[in-house]
Amino acid sequence: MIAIETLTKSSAPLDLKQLTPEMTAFDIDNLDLFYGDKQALSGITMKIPRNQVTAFIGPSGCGKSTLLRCLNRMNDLVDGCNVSGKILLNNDDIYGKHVDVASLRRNVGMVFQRPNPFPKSIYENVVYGLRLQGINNRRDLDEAVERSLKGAALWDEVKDRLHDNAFGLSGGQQQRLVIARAIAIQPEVLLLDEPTSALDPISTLTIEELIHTLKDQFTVVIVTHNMQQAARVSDQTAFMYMGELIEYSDTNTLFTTPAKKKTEDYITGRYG
Ligand SMILES: Nc1ncnc2c1ncn2[C@@H]1O[C@H](COP(=O)(O)OP(=O)(O)OP(=O)(O)O)[C@@H](O)[C@H]1O
Repeated sequence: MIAIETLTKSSAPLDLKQLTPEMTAFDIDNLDLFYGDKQALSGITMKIPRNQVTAFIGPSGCGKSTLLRCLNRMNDLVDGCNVSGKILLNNDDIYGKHVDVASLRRNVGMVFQRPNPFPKSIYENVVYGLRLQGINNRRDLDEAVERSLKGAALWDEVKDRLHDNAFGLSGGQQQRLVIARAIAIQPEVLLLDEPTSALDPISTLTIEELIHTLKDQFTVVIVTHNMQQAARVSDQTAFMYMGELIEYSDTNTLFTTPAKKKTEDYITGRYG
């Protein structure tokens, strides 16, 4: 049996079946996804609340990353990938014909497993997305750099070396820089795909603490292999198995009194 330590959550658990549209970031309805003729997601229906941390857990290959990548249409880049069903963000179908995918991805930022800073200075990494939007005013950029690096809990460590190359940072610092780069353009949602799996335990803890603070401003969705991490950082947890959503509830309930046998077997380490 794995001992799961859950952090005291700052707010009472939400009733995920009764979320109002105002409380809902993503409303996913009967989502199926195929890679060629292989079905990777089946009938996923769930609501992801705004300004909360939602974790996707489950054994390798169960579809966690695939579901995450649907939320900003990263799967569009995969040949032969076919999606049906609906995903609404703020009540608007993100797979609708009118949607500008580039602006969707600006609004729904993504951080990957391995830190991927650009071969540029710390400063230029943070302002990269702003420059792409044509913002070049020095004062605006300076403000965005300070705000974003503070938001990513990195400012104090780098404020005296903003013009040094980002590759001189440690792995954990690089990952926080990538988070700063993502939040600089003020998205609404941050998708984190196993953001600490390449990091040491101390850097992992720093990022977990950071995730807690991020939800004040952003809706956070995280994929993690690590059940303890899901228990520590998330408000609600979705357990997936073979492309299906088996159970979805507030994190404390899922880890302490799961409703389904499959969930219980997984969280008690019987498979995975
Ligand atoms: N680009 C792709 N082309 C074809 N099949 C894919 C592709 N990406 C994922 N799959 C398949 O879809 C299924 C779900 O994969 P996915 O990466 O979403 O699972 P996961 O739960 O995130 O796994 P892991 O924890 O190992 O990262 C797997 O069977 C995988 O092999």
